[in-house]
Amino acid sequence: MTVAIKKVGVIGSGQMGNGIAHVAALAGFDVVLNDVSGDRLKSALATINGNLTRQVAKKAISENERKQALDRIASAESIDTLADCDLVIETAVEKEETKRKIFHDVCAVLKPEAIVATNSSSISITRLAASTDRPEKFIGIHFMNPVPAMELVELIRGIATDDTTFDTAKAFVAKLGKQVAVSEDFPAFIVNRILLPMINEAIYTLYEGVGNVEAIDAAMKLGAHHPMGPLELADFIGLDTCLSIMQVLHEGLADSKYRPCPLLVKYVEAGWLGRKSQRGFYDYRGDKPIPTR
Ligand SMILES: CC(=O)CC(=O)SCCNC(=O)CCNC(=O)[C@H](O)C(C)(C)COP(=O)(O)OP(=O)(O)OC[C@H]1O[C@@H](n2cnc3c(N)ncnc32)[C@H](O)[C@@H]1OP(=O)(O)O
Ligand SMILES: NC(=O)C1=CN([C@@H]2O[C@H](COP(=O)(O)OP(=O)(O)OC[C@H]3O[C@@H](n4cnc5c(N)ncnc54)[C@H](OP(=O)(O)O)[C@@H]3O)[C@@H](O)[C@H]2O)C=CC1
Repeated sequence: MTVAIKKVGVIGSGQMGNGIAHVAALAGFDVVLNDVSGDRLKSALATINGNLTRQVAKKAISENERKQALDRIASAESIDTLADCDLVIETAVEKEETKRKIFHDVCAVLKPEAIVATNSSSISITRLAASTDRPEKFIGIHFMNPVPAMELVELIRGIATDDTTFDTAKAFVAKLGKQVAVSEDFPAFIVNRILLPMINEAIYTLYEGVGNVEAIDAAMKLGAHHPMGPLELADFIGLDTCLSIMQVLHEGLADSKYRPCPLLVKYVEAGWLGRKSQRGFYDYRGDKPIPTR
């Protein structure tokens, strides 16, 4: 059994939030995009418009579809604006305390039957669900970056997630035109359990001087046909997010093979978070990215 979803709230308007709002609006859902920062909301709407315009140029959608999708997205700095949403997807920073606070605030205004989801990359769905007033209506809906281009969404049930919530989330993902992979609720789920140790190993390879940034990325692009090199991809994901995921793996599985590379820690401590801060394993402030090591 599924419940009808008409209005979707998206909390956090960073790179994932704007992508989720984009694909949900294009699929015909009314969307409320929420963020603590008004400037972030403005730049998210500009990014969505830019990505929709590129889709028009590529003839993937019509000009009318672009306009209708944009009209379906309302932006709001207050969480109260999400009160009449049928589904809320939290996609703020990968910090458990921030997410818990958001769930506390949003559940206080939502109708009791609304479904609450997280786009967390790694954190236990069962533990996040237990911090809400509705663990049975809580689920992990984990999109991949960039959301408009990636086909996959992972669905992760917490221990209490009921069948209606799971079936409704599955139907929602299908309406977005994406494929589902179901993952058990283990640290970092499937994609990041495999991908992030590979990225962390690439950073160790750099740290130990086996190769420089350019050599490591070229090796994996040309030698293993990856669309992006692992360091380029780390910058794209965000080095803060990469570190948080490695910490969840390290703590959650208690195995030293998941130890975050000290160089990753150093970059995050420097505020070099990758593309979003203009500097990471590459410096993006000039015309073209320049390796920083
Ligand atoms: C951390 C987590 O929790 C989970 C994760 O997401 S892990 C990260 C997973 N993502 C990846 O591994 C991405 C790896 N990279 C790629 O697949 C490719 O480099 C890429 C899809 C990003 C770009 O591909 P490309 O061939 O170089 O570029 P391009 O041809 O311009 O774009 C391909 C498509 O992506 C879209 N796209 C590219 N960048 C985009 C962006 N930043 N935002 C939205 N759409 C984007 C383009 O519009 C294009 O769409 P169409 O196919 O509909 O025309
Ligand atoms: N990056 C990736 O490749 C992927 C990330 N994810 C997950 O998605 C989530 C978001 O990641 P991403 O979009 O990359 O991160 P970003 O840093 O790009 O965006 C996070 C956004 O959330 C905002 N925010 C912070 N606190 C709150 C709050 N209390 N209420 C509302 N908004 C808030 C931030 O605002 P401000 O900057 O002002 O603090 C920022 O705009 C994380 O859980 C991440 O693990 C999932 C799949 C892929």
